[in-house]
Amino acid sequence: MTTSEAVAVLPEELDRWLESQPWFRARGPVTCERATVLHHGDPALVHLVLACKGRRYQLLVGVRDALPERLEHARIGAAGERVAYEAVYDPELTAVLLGHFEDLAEVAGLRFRGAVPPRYAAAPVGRPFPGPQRNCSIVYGQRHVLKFFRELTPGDNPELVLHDALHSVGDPHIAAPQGSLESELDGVRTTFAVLHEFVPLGALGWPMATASVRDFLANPSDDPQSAGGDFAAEAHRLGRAVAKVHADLRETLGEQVAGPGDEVEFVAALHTRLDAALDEVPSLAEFEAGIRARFDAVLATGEPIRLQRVHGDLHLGQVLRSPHTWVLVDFEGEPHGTAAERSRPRPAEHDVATALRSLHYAAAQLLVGADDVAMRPKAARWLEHNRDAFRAGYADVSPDRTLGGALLTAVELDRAVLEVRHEHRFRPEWMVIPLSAIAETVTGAPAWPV
Ligand SMILES: Nc1ncnc2c1ncn2[C@@H]1O[C@H](COP(=O)(O)OP(=O)(O)O)[C@@H](O)[C@H]1O
Ligand SMILES: O=P(O)(O)O[C@H]1O[C@H](CO)[C@@H](O[C@H]2O[C@H](CO)[C@@H](O)[C@H](O)[C@H]2O)[C@H](O)[C@H]1O
Repeated sequence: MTTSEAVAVLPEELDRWLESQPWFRARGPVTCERATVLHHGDPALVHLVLACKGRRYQLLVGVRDALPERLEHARIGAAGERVAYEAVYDPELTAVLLGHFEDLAEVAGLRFRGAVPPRYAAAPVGRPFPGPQRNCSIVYGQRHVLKFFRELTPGDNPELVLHDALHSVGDPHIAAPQGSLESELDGVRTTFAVLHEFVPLGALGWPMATASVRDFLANPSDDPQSAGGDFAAEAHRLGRAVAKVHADLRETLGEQVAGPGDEVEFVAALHTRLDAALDEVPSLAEFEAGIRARFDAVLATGEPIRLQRVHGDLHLGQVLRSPHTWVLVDFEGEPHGTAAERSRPRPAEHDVATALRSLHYAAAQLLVGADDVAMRPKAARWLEHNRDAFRAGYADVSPDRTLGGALLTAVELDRAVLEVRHEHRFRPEWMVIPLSAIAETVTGAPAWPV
Protein backbone atom coordinates (compact mmCIF):
# COMPACT_ATOMS: atom_id res chain seq x y z
CA MET A 1 0.00 0.00 0.00
CA THR A 2 1.43 3.41 -0.92
CA THR A 3 0.78 6.62 1.00
CA SER A 4 -1.64 7.91 -1.57
CA GLU A 5 -3.48 4.61 -1.38
CA ALA A 6 -3.47 5.03 2.39
CA VAL A 7 -5.12 8.44 2.10
CA ALA A 8 -7.67 6.82 -0.13
CA VAL A 9 -8.58 4.42 2.67
CA LEU A 10 -10.13 7.36 4.45
CA PRO A 11 -13.70 6.27 4.56
CA GLU A 12 -16.41 8.67 3.59
CA GLU A 13 -18.01 8.03 6.94
CA LEU A 14 -14.91 9.23 8.85
CA ASP A 15 -16.29 12.73 9.56
CA ARG A 16 -19.49 11.36 11.03
CA TRP A 17 -17.58 8.75 13.05
CA LEU A 18 -15.23 11.41 14.45
CA GLU A 19 -18.12 13.60 15.51
CA SER A 20 -19.47 10.73 17.58
CA GLN A 21 -16.20 10.35 19.50
CA PRO A 22 -16.11 12.08 22.93
CA TRP A 23 -12.41 12.99 22.52
CA PHE A 24 -12.95 14.77 19.19
CA ARG A 25 -13.67 18.32 20.21
CA ALA A 26 -13.38 20.16 16.89
CA ARG A 27 -16.33 20.66 14.59
CA GLY A 28 -15.90 21.25 10.86
CA PRO A 29 -14.34 19.73 7.77
CA VAL A 30 -11.58 17.25 8.50
CA THR A 31 -8.46 17.05 6.35
CA CYS A 32 -5.82 14.36 6.36
CA GLU A 33 -2.40 15.95 6.86
CA ARG A 34 -0.38 12.78 6.89
CA ALA A 35 -0.96 9.08 6.29
CA THR A 36 1.73 6.55 7.11
CA VAL A 37 1.42 2.85 6.42
CA LEU A 38 2.84 1.04 9.45
CA HIS A 39 1.99 -2.42 8.19
CA HIS A 40 1.03 -3.76 4.76
CA GLY A 41 -1.30 -6.62 4.02
CA ASP A 42 -4.58 -7.81 5.37
CA PRO A 43 -4.96 -6.39 7.93
CA ALA A 44 -3.02 -3.21 7.12
CA LEU A 45 -2.22 -0.53 9.68
CA VAL A 46 -2.32 3.16 8.78
CA HIS A 47 -1.39 6.07 11.04
CA LEU A 48 -3.28 9.28 10.26
CA VAL A 49 -2.75 12.86 11.34
CA LEU A 50 -6.04 14.70 10.90
CA ALA A 51 -6.65 18.43 11.08
CA CYS A 52 -9.90 20.18 11.94
CA LYS A 53 -10.42 23.83 12.92
CA GLY A 54 -6.81 24.33 14.00
CA ARG A 55 -6.72 21.15 16.10
CA ARG A 56 -4.71 18.05 15.19
CA TYR A 57 -5.61 14.47 16.03
CA GLN A 58 -3.98 11.12 15.35
CA LEU A 59 -5.84 7.95 14.52
CA LEU A 60 -4.71 4.37 14.03
CA VAL A 61 -6.79 2.81 11.29
CA GLY A 62 -6.94 -0.90 10.50
CA VAL A 63 -7.90 -1.90 6.96
CA ARG A 64 -9.23 -5.35 6.09
CA ASP A 65 -10.83 -6.96 3.08
CA ALA A 66 -13.66 -8.09 5.34
CA LEU A 67 -14.32 -7.19 8.96
CA PRO A 68 -14.79 -10.16 11.29
CA GLU A 69 -17.76 -10.02 13.65
CA ARG A 70 -15.48 -9.51 16.70
CA LEU A 71 -14.23 -6.18 15.23
CA GLU A 72 -17.60 -4.94 14.01
CA HIS A 73 -17.93 -2.53 16.98
CA ALA A 74 -14.72 -0.80 15.83
CA ARG A 75 -15.94 -0.15 12.26
CA ILE A 76 -15.31 3.36 10.93
CA GLY A 77 -16.59 2.85 7.40
CA ALA A 78 -15.97 1.52 3.93
CA ALA A 79 -12.55 2.28 2.45
CA GLY A 80 -13.02 1.64 -1.24
CA GLU A 81 -13.44 -2.12 -1.56
CA ARG A 82 -12.08 -2.66 1.96
CA VAL A 83 -13.22 -1.81 5.49
CA ALA A 84 -11.58 0.70 7.85
CA TYR A 85 -11.84 0.34 11.63
CA GLU A 86 -10.15 1.48 14.81
CA ALA A 87 -6.94 -0.53 14.86
CA VAL A 88 -6.42 -0.57 18.62
CA TYR A 89 -9.15 -3.20 18.95
CA ASP A 90 -7.26 -5.61 16.70
CA PRO A 91 -4.59 -7.61 18.61
CA GLU A 92 -2.88 -8.46 15.30
CA LEU A 93 -2.23 -4.75 14.77
CA THR A 94 -1.42 -3.81 18.37
CA ALA A 95 1.26 -6.54 18.12
CA VAL A 96 2.69 -4.69 15.11
CA LEU A 97 3.02 -1.53 17.19
CA LEU A 98 4.88 -3.30 20.00
CA GLY A 99 7.07 -4.98 17.39
CA HIS A 100 8.02 -1.55 16.04
CA PHE A 101 9.17 -0.52 19.53
CA GLU A 102 11.21 -3.71 19.83
CA ASP A 103 12.81 -3.02 16.45
CA LEU A 104 13.26 0.71 17.15
CA ALA A 105 11.61 1.21 13.78
CA GLU A 106 11.41 4.47 11.88
CA VAL A 107 8.65 4.69 9.30
CA ALA A 108 8.34 7.84 7.21
CA GLY A 109 9.50 10.07 10.06
CA LEU A 110 7.57 8.27 12.81
CA ARG A 111 10.26 7.18 15.26
CA PHE A 112 9.67 4.36 17.74
CA ARG A 113 12.16 5.03 20.56
CA GLY A 114 13.09 3.42 23.84
CA ALA A 115 14.14 0.18 25.36
CA VAL A 116 11.44 -2.44 25.66
CA PRO A 117 12.75 -5.13 28.01
CA PRO A 118 13.25 -8.48 26.29
CA ARG A 119 10.32 -10.87 26.38
CA TYR A 120 10.69 -13.90 28.59
CA ALA A 121 7.47 -15.51 27.45
CA ALA A 122 5.04 -15.29 24.57
CA ALA A 123 4.33 -11.76 23.33
CA PRO A 124 1.66 -10.11 25.50
CA VAL A 125 -1.60 -9.39 23.71
CA GLY A 126 -2.37 -5.66 23.40
CA ARG A 127 -5.93 -4.54 24.12
CA PRO A 128 -7.36 -1.06 24.65
CA PHE A 129 -7.64 0.00 28.28
CA PRO A 130 -11.30 -0.56 29.15
CA GLY A 131 -11.98 2.31 31.58
CA PRO A 132 -12.89 5.92 30.80
CA GLN A 133 -10.01 7.88 29.34
CA ARG A 134 -9.28 10.97 27.32
CA ASN A 135 -6.53 9.41 25.25
CA CYS A 136 -6.16 5.90 23.92
CA SER A 137 -4.12 3.42 25.93
CA ILE A 138 -3.25 -0.11 24.87
CA VAL A 139 -2.42 -2.51 27.68
CA TYR A 140 -0.05 -5.38 26.84
CA GLY A 141 -0.68 -8.12 29.36
CA GLN A 142 0.70 -7.08 32.72
CA ARG A 143 3.78 -5.58 31.06
CA HIS A 144 3.31 -2.36 29.12
CA VAL A 145 0.88 0.50 28.64
CA LEU A 146 1.14 2.30 25.31
CA LYS A 147 -0.71 5.60 25.38
CA PHE A 148 -1.48 7.46 22.15
CA PHE A 149 -2.41 11.10 22.69
CA ARG A 150 -5.64 11.65 20.80
CA GLU A 151 -4.93 15.34 20.27
CA LEU A 152 -1.47 16.37 19.11
CA THR A 153 0.25 19.58 20.11
CA PRO A 154 3.75 20.40 18.83
CA GLY A 155 6.55 19.73 21.33
CA ASP A 156 7.62 17.19 23.91
CA ASN A 157 4.62 16.12 25.97
CA PRO A 158 4.98 16.78 29.74
CA GLU A 159 4.11 13.11 30.30
CA LEU A 160 7.40 12.17 28.61
CA VAL A 161 9.51 15.00 30.03
CA LEU A 162 8.41 14.50 33.63
CA HIS A 163 8.60 10.70 33.54
CA ASP A 164 12.11 10.81 32.09
CA ALA A 165 13.23 13.33 34.71
CA LEU A 166 11.74 11.35 37.60
CA HIS A 167 13.08 8.07 36.27
CA SER A 168 16.60 9.52 35.98
CA VAL A 169 16.72 9.85 39.79
CA GLY A 170 14.92 6.55 40.45
CA ASP A 171 11.70 8.05 41.75
CA PRO A 172 9.61 5.10 43.01
CA HIS A 173 6.22 6.74 42.45
CA ILE A 174 5.95 6.53 38.66
CA ALA A 175 5.49 3.77 36.12
CA ALA A 176 8.93 3.30 34.56
CA PRO A 177 9.10 4.86 31.07
CA GLN A 178 9.95 2.36 28.32
CA GLY A 179 9.72 4.38 25.14
CA SER A 180 7.94 6.95 23.06
CA LEU A 181 6.74 7.53 19.54
CA GLU A 182 7.84 10.84 18.14
CA SER A 183 7.80 12.74 14.90
CA GLU A 184 7.85 16.30 13.65
CA LEU A 185 4.76 18.43 13.77
CA ASP A 186 5.06 21.96 12.34
CA GLY A 187 8.81 21.28 12.21
CA VAL A 188 8.95 20.67 15.98
CA ARG A 189 9.82 17.33 17.61
CA THR A 190 6.53 16.10 19.05
CA THR A 191 5.50 13.24 21.33
CA PHE A 192 2.80 11.11 19.69
CA ALA A 193 2.71 8.28 22.24
CA VAL A 194 4.40 7.08 25.42
CA LEU A 195 5.18 3.53 26.50
CA HIS A 196 5.28 2.74 30.22
CA GLU A 197 5.71 -0.25 32.41
CA PHE A 198 2.33 -1.62 33.51
CA VAL A 199 1.78 -1.30 37.26
CA PRO A 200 0.43 -4.73 38.21
CA LEU A 201 -2.25 -5.17 40.85
CA GLY A 202 -2.79 -1.44 41.18
CA ALA A 203 -5.96 -0.06 42.76
CA LEU A 204 -7.10 3.45 41.91
CA GLY A 205 -7.28 5.94 44.75
CA TRP A 206 -10.85 7.00 43.92
CA PRO A 207 -12.61 3.66 44.61
CA MET A 208 -10.40 3.14 47.66
CA ALA A 209 -11.27 6.52 49.16
CA THR A 210 -14.98 6.36 48.35
CA ALA A 211 -15.25 2.83 49.79
CA SER A 212 -13.75 4.20 52.99
CA VAL A 213 -16.31 7.03 53.14
CA ARG A 214 -19.16 4.57 52.55
CA ASP A 215 -17.84 2.34 55.30
CA PHE A 216 -17.65 5.21 57.79
CA LEU A 217 -21.12 6.53 56.94
CA ALA A 218 -22.56 3.06 57.53
CA ASN A 219 -20.69 2.67 60.82
CA PRO A 220 -22.45 3.82 64.03
CA SER A 221 -19.20 5.34 65.36
CA ASP A 222 -18.44 9.04 64.90
CA ASP A 223 -14.72 8.39 64.76
CA PRO A 224 -13.38 7.81 61.22
CA GLN A 225 -10.45 5.87 62.69
CA SER A 226 -12.72 3.23 64.17
CA ALA A 227 -14.44 2.43 60.87
CA GLY A 228 -13.09 -0.68 59.16
CA GLY A 229 -11.92 1.00 55.98
CA ASP A 230 -10.00 3.95 57.43
CA PHE A 231 -8.17 5.60 54.51
CA ALA A 232 -5.94 7.90 56.58
CA ALA A 233 -2.85 5.67 56.45
CA GLU A 234 -3.15 5.65 52.66
CA ALA A 235 -3.77 9.42 52.52
CA HIS A 236 -0.61 9.83 54.61
CA ARG A 237 1.40 7.63 52.24
CA LEU A 238 -0.03 9.49 49.27
CA GLY A 239 1.04 12.81 50.81
CA ARG A 240 4.55 11.37 51.21
CA ALA A 241 4.57 10.15 47.60
CA VAL A 242 3.50 13.53 46.22
CA ALA A 243 6.14 15.33 48.30
CA LYS A 244 8.83 12.92 47.03
CA VAL A 245 7.78 13.47 43.41
CA HIS A 246 7.89 17.23 43.96
CA ALA A 247 11.34 17.04 45.54
CA ASP A 248 12.61 14.91 42.64
CA LEU A 249 11.13 17.32 40.09
CA ARG A 250 12.90 20.21 41.82
CA GLU A 251 16.16 18.27 41.82
CA THR A 252 15.97 17.37 38.13
CA LEU A 253 14.12 20.26 36.50
CA GLY A 254 14.80 23.05 38.97
CA GLU A 255 12.85 25.58 40.93
CA GLN A 256 12.57 29.30 40.59
CA VAL A 257 11.35 32.05 42.86
CA ALA A 258 8.78 34.22 41.15
CA GLY A 259 9.71 37.89 41.03
CA PRO A 260 7.22 40.54 42.21
CA GLY A 261 5.95 41.06 38.64
CA ASP A 262 5.46 37.31 38.20
CA GLU A 263 3.35 37.15 41.33
CA VAL A 264 1.06 39.83 39.99
CA GLU A 265 0.82 37.85 36.75
CA PHE A 266 0.10 34.63 38.66
CA VAL A 267 -2.79 36.21 40.54
CA ALA A 268 -4.05 37.93 37.39
CA ALA A 269 -4.25 34.50 35.72
CA LEU A 270 -6.46 33.24 38.57
CA HIS A 271 -8.80 36.19 38.02
CA THR A 272 -8.90 35.57 34.26
CA ARG A 273 -9.90 31.94 34.77
CA LEU A 274 -12.61 33.07 37.15
CA ASP A 275 -13.87 35.55 34.52
CA ALA A 276 -14.26 32.69 32.03
CA ALA A 277 -16.06 30.52 34.56
CA LEU A 278 -18.43 33.35 35.52
CA ASP A 279 -19.38 33.79 31.86
CA GLU A 280 -20.26 30.13 31.65
CA VAL A 281 -21.80 29.46 35.07
CA PRO A 282 -23.96 32.30 36.40
CA SER A 283 -24.50 30.62 39.81
CA LEU A 284 -20.86 31.33 40.66
CA ALA A 285 -21.61 35.06 40.78
CA GLU A 286 -22.70 35.15 44.42
CA PHE A 287 -19.20 34.03 45.43
CA GLU A 288 -17.27 36.26 43.04
CA ALA A 289 -16.24 38.96 45.50
CA GLY A 290 -15.19 36.40 48.13
CA ILE A 291 -13.13 34.40 45.63
CA ARG A 292 -11.39 37.48 44.24
CA ALA A 293 -10.51 38.63 47.77
CA ARG A 294 -8.85 35.23 48.45
CA PHE A 295 -6.87 35.52 45.21
CA ASP A 296 -5.65 39.02 46.08
CA ALA A 297 -4.67 37.86 49.57
CA VAL A 298 -1.75 36.00 47.92
CA LEU A 299 -0.14 39.34 47.02
CA ALA A 300 -0.81 40.79 50.45
CA THR A 301 1.35 38.16 52.18
CA GLY A 302 4.45 39.55 50.48
CA GLU A 303 5.88 36.02 50.49
CA PRO A 304 7.68 34.88 47.33
CA ILE A 305 6.02 32.13 45.29
CA ARG A 306 8.28 29.20 44.44
CA LEU A 307 7.62 27.64 41.06
CA GLN A 308 8.49 24.18 39.77
CA ARG A 309 7.18 21.49 37.42
CA VAL A 310 4.24 19.63 38.94
CA HIS A 311 1.81 16.89 37.95
CA GLY A 312 -0.86 19.45 37.16
CA ASP A 313 -4.05 17.38 37.41
CA LEU A 314 -3.51 15.29 40.50
CA HIS A 315 -6.72 13.70 41.71
CA LEU A 316 -7.68 10.31 43.16
CA GLY A 317 -8.38 8.94 39.67
CA GLN A 318 -4.72 9.57 38.75
CA VAL A 319 -3.07 7.61 41.54
CA LEU A 320 -2.63 3.86 41.63
CA ARG A 321 -1.91 1.98 44.83
CA SER A 322 0.43 -0.85 43.87
CA PRO A 323 1.24 -3.52 46.46
CA HIS A 324 4.42 -1.51 47.15
CA THR A 325 3.55 2.14 46.96
CA TRP A 326 1.45 4.92 45.41
CA VAL A 327 2.14 5.51 41.71
CA LEU A 328 1.14 8.76 40.00
CA VAL A 329 -0.05 8.44 36.38
CA ASP A 330 -1.06 10.84 33.60
CA PHE A 331 1.48 13.66 33.91
CA GLU A 332 0.00 15.59 31.00
CA GLY A 333 -0.92 18.56 33.17
CA GLU A 334 -4.17 20.40 33.46
CA PRO A 335 -6.52 18.98 30.84
CA HIS A 336 -8.17 22.29 29.94
CA GLY A 337 -4.88 24.15 29.45
CA THR A 338 -2.95 24.93 26.29
CA ALA A 339 0.36 23.14 25.61
CA ALA A 340 2.28 26.09 27.07
CA GLU A 341 0.09 26.21 30.17
CA ARG A 342 0.52 22.51 30.76
CA SER A 343 4.31 22.82 30.80
CA ARG A 344 4.42 25.96 32.92
CA PRO A 345 6.11 25.78 36.34
CA ARG A 346 3.60 26.20 39.16
CA PRO A 347 3.68 26.29 42.93
CA ALA A 348 3.86 22.79 44.47
CA GLU A 349 0.64 23.83 46.24
CA HIS A 350 -1.15 23.27 42.92
CA ASP A 351 -0.94 19.46 43.21
CA VAL A 352 -1.61 19.58 46.93
CA ALA A 353 -4.73 21.64 46.27
CA THR A 354 -6.07 19.30 43.59
CA ALA A 355 -5.43 16.26 45.79
CA LEU A 356 -7.20 17.90 48.73
CA ARG A 357 -10.09 18.86 46.46
CA SER A 358 -10.32 15.24 45.39
CA LEU A 359 -10.63 14.12 49.01
CA HIS A 360 -13.52 16.58 49.31
CA TYR A 361 -15.15 15.02 46.24
CA ALA A 362 -14.76 11.56 47.76
CA ALA A 363 -16.39 12.73 51.02
CA ALA A 364 -19.19 14.63 49.32
CA GLN A 365 -20.25 12.46 46.39
CA LEU A 366 -22.44 10.10 48.49
CA LEU A 367 -24.34 13.07 49.90
CA VAL A 368 -25.46 14.38 46.55
CA GLY A 369 -29.21 13.77 46.38
CA ALA A 370 -29.26 12.15 49.86
CA ASP A 371 -31.77 13.51 52.38
CA ASP A 372 -30.06 12.10 55.44
CA VAL A 373 -28.62 15.27 57.02
CA ALA A 374 -26.95 13.21 59.77
CA MET A 375 -24.42 12.07 57.21
CA ARG A 376 -23.08 15.58 56.58
CA PRO A 377 -21.06 16.09 59.79
CA LYS A 378 -19.69 12.57 59.47
CA ALA A 379 -18.53 13.18 55.91
CA ALA A 380 -16.96 16.43 57.10
CA ARG A 381 -15.08 14.53 59.81
CA TRP A 382 -13.82 11.96 57.30
CA LEU A 383 -12.59 14.81 55.15
CA GLU A 384 -10.76 16.61 57.94
CA HIS A 385 -9.17 13.36 59.13
CA ASN A 386 -7.89 12.49 55.65
CA ARG A 387 -6.83 15.99 54.67
CA ASP A 388 -4.77 16.17 57.87
CA ALA A 389 -3.23 12.78 57.10
CA PHE A 390 -2.29 13.81 53.55
CA ARG A 391 -0.73 17.03 54.73
CA ALA A 392 1.15 15.30 57.53
CA GLY A 393 2.55 12.77 55.02
CA TYR A 394 3.69 15.59 52.76
CA ALA A 395 5.31 17.44 55.67
CA ASP A 396 7.15 14.26 56.75
CA VAL A 397 9.08 14.23 53.47
CA SER A 398 9.32 18.00 52.99
CA PRO A 399 9.35 19.53 56.47
CA ASP A 400 10.65 22.83 55.08
CA ARG A 401 7.50 23.32 52.96
CA THR A 402 4.60 24.75 54.90
CA LEU A 403 1.33 23.76 53.31
CA GLY A 404 -1.35 26.25 53.97
CA GLY A 405 -1.93 29.95 54.07
CA ALA A 406 -3.23 32.28 51.41
CA LEU A 407 -1.56 30.53 48.46
CA LEU A 408 -3.06 27.10 49.16
CA THR A 409 -6.49 28.65 49.73
CA ALA A 410 -6.25 30.54 46.43
CA VAL A 411 -5.19 27.54 44.35
CA GLU A 412 -7.82 25.32 45.98
CA LEU A 413 -10.44 27.91 45.05
CA ASP A 414 -9.02 28.14 41.54
CA ARG A 415 -9.32 24.37 41.16
CA ALA A 416 -12.86 24.43 42.55
CA VAL A 417 -13.79 27.11 40.00
CA LEU A 418 -12.41 24.89 37.23
CA GLU A 419 -14.39 21.97 38.64
CA VAL A 420 -17.58 24.02 38.62
CA ARG A 421 -17.08 24.58 34.88
CA HIS A 422 -16.30 20.90 34.32
CA GLU A 423 -19.38 19.72 36.24
CA HIS A 424 -21.57 22.34 34.59
CA ARG A 425 -20.62 20.86 31.22
CA PHE A 426 -20.51 17.15 32.00
CA ARG A 427 -22.12 16.28 35.38
CA PRO A 428 -24.48 19.09 36.44
CA GLU A 429 -25.78 17.09 39.40
CA TRP A 430 -22.26 17.16 40.89
CA MET A 431 -21.76 20.92 40.48
CA VAL A 432 -22.94 21.28 44.07
CA ILE A 433 -19.73 19.58 45.26
CA PRO A 434 -17.22 22.27 44.22
CA LEU A 435 -19.82 25.00 44.82
CA SER A 436 -20.21 23.88 48.45
CA ALA A 437 -16.44 23.99 48.93
CA ILE A 438 -16.31 27.52 47.52
CA ALA A 439 -19.22 28.60 49.73
CA GLU A 440 -17.56 27.19 52.82
CA THR A 441 -14.24 28.92 52.08
CA VAL A 442 -15.68 32.33 51.35
CA THR A 443 -18.38 32.38 54.06
CA GLY A 444 -16.51 30.40 56.73
CA ALA A 445 -19.71 28.44 57.47
CA PRO A 446 -20.18 24.71 56.74
CA ALA A 447 -21.97 24.37 53.42
CA TRP A 448 -24.00 21.62 51.80
CA PRO A 449 -23.26 18.84 50.92
CA VAL A 450 -20.31 18.82 53.33
N1 LIG B 1 1.41 2.29 33.97
C1 LIG B 1 0.15 1.91 34.26
N2 LIG B 1 -0.09 0.70 34.84
C2 LIG B 1 -1.35 0.31 35.10
N3 LIG B 1 -2.45 1.04 34.83
C3 LIG B 1 -2.26 2.24 34.26
C4 LIG B 1 -0.96 2.74 33.95
N4 LIG B 1 -1.08 3.96 33.40
C5 LIG B 1 -2.41 4.22 33.36
N5 LIG B 1 -3.11 3.19 33.89
C6 LIG B 1 -4.56 3.10 34.01
O1 LIG B 1 -5.12 3.66 32.84
C7 LIG B 1 -6.00 4.73 33.20
C8 LIG B 1 -5.91 5.82 32.15
O2 LIG B 1 -4.59 6.32 32.12
P1 LIG B 1 -4.30 7.87 31.90
O3 LIG B 1 -2.83 8.06 31.75
O4 LIG B 1 -4.98 8.67 32.98
O5 LIG B 1 -5.01 8.09 30.49
P2 LIG B 1 -5.88 9.32 29.91
O6 LIG B 1 -4.92 10.43 29.66
O7 LIG B 1 -6.45 8.74 28.67
O8 LIG B 1 -6.95 9.65 30.94
C9 LIG B 1 -5.56 5.16 34.59
O9 LIG B 1 -6.65 5.69 35.33
C10 LIG B 1 -5.08 3.88 35.20
O10 LIG B 1 -6.17 3.18 35.76
O1 LIG C 1 -9.16 12.88 34.67
P1 LIG C 1 -9.20 14.06 33.76
O2 LIG C 1 -7.83 14.52 33.44
O3 LIG C 1 -10.05 13.87 32.53
O4 LIG C 1 -9.84 15.28 34.62
C1 LIG C 1 -11.14 15.80 34.42
O5 LIG C 1 -12.12 14.83 34.85
C2 LIG C 1 -12.05 14.52 36.25
C3 LIG C 1 -13.12 13.46 36.55
O6 LIG C 1 -14.37 13.93 36.12
C4 LIG C 1 -12.27 15.79 37.09
O7 LIG C 1 -12.09 15.46 38.44
C5 LIG C 1 -13.10 15.85 39.36
O8 LIG C 1 -13.88 14.70 39.68
C6 LIG C 1 -13.11 13.68 40.36
C7 LIG C 1 -14.10 12.58 40.73
O9 LIG C 1 -14.68 12.00 39.58
C8 LIG C 1 -12.47 14.23 41.62
O10 LIG C 1 -11.67 13.21 42.22
C9 LIG C 1 -11.58 15.41 41.29
O11 LIG C 1 -11.07 16.00 42.47
C10 LIG C 1 -12.42 16.46 40.57
O12 LIG C 1 -11.60 17.54 40.16
C11 LIG C 1 -11.22 16.83 36.72
O13 LIG C 1 -11.50 18.04 37.44
C12 LIG C 1 -11.31 17.10 35.21
O14 LIG C 1 -10.29 18.01 34.86
